[in-house]
Amino acid sequence: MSTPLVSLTDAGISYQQLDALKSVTMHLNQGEVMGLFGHNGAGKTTMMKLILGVISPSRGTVEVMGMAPDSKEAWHCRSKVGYLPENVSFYEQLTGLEVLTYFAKLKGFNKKQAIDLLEQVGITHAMKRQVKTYSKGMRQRLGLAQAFIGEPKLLLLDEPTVGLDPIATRDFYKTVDQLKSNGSSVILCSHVLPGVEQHIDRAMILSTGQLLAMGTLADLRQQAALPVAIKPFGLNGSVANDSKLNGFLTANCPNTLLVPEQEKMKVLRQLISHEGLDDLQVETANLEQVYQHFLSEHESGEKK
Ligand SMILES: Nc1ncnc2c1ncn2[C@@H]1O[C@H](COP(=O)(O)OP(=O)(O)OP(=O)(O)O)[C@@H](O)[C@H]1O
Repeated sequence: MSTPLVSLTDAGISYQQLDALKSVTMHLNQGEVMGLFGHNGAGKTTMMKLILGVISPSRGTVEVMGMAPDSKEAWHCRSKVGYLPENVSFYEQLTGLEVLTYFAKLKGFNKKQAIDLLEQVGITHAMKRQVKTYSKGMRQRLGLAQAFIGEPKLLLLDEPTVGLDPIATRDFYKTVDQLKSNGSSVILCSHVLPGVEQHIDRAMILSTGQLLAMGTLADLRQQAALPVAIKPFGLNGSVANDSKLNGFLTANCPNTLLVPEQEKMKVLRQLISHEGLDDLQVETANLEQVYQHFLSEHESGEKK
């Protein structure tokens, strides 16, 4: 197996009494997209800053492209890393093109690439206007263009879709998919969970600096043991009279069976054997439900 692009081994950081990040171990492979999720103050930005080498771990180790990112030797790797901070801010007096050309040149790229990226994020029409005249979404697009300079090997994106309209959000995810297929690795942190799951390979869930869960959505669903919701149509109450099925009905959702994953096929076969079945809707837990599960499990554990 190839060496991971990013490795955190028992990495943590404390500020006085506060453990902003406890003891996190994670490896990010080349071409992998990791979603990083957690409530406000969970430690997401802190983890990104550790990977960037902007701050150093109080304990454990962080390696990026085989080096400690806060070391002197890591300087030449920095041009291979793209970062979108949570709150983008630019030189307000410069035009969008001037800002992006400046950042492109810092990374060793030229104005042509800046122009292409502005087109890619859909702000060519405004590139000769001062940034101070940009809307929030336009600033965010400029921030993304800045992060995409040089097709980085590693992209760290803190709340990338904040302020983007639906078309820009769709285009953003297209770019992420494309960068991934070209071998880039991405860590994407977001509070907006719907729409993210089809673009990430794995998810990490953090709470108060602690890693609660990490894995593919299928792994997390399995760990969480969340039921599959099966909604049959056309049976007119016969499920309630079927002793093999009625145990899966709940008072909260009278027309939906909540079935453990391992019993799903058995229940589906039983439903299909019923005459009159018109249709079936089968829903597995989505990222939002998985996220809620781990957080409430953690919160109830803390209260005990
Ligand atoms: N320089 C610092 N000094 C003291 N505490 C800090 C510092 N930086 C971060 N923290 C604390 O560390 C914790 C994690 O902060 P962090 O910014 O990583 O959270 P986050 O998950 O990115 O939150 P949000 O979703 O609100 O952006 C918070 O409690 C924050 O107050």
